[in-house]
Amino acid sequence: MSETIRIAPLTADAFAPFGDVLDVSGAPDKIINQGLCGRYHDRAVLDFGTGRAGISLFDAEPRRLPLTLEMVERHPDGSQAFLPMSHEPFLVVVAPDVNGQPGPPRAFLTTAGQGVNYHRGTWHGVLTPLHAPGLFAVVDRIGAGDNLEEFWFDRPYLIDV
Ligand SMILES: NC(=O)N[C@@H](O)C(=O)O
Ligand code: NI
Repeated sequence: MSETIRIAPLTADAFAPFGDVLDVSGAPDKIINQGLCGRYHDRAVLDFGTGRAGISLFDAEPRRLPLTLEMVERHPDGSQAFLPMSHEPFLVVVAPDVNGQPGPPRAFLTTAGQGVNYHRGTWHGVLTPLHAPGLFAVVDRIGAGDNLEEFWFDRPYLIDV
């Protein structure tokens, strides 16, 4: 019998151990462009180690809930940010590291327009849109090596509302 992980709303506080929430909540840090634009300045901890920053586009298939979570992964050499290019919420799954393996996963639902930046080495589920288009800009490390560690659960979890 799989354990069910319940999806919670994404908040910056709850996500802080895993990464940064990118959104335009609250007042902007700067007003620019002759007063016509709010700049939410420098809102993520980016880390690319010995590599460099790259921007890629992901076109991902939407998933249905309940989701079977068979694995999580992490990028030991760099952070990874997912910035939606649609106005649809998506599913974010992370897990704490416990002696080099993922602990109990946590699932969050973004609000429309929110993005996330996984800090370097954070265990996370792969990109999981819940609505089409699953179109995202991804800022992560370009460099030598796989920069990928996968962990497959003996007993997959179910993720649901
Ligand atoms: N593999 C890849 O580029 N994407 C994953 O890292 C992911 O988190 O979706
Ligand atoms: Ni990843």
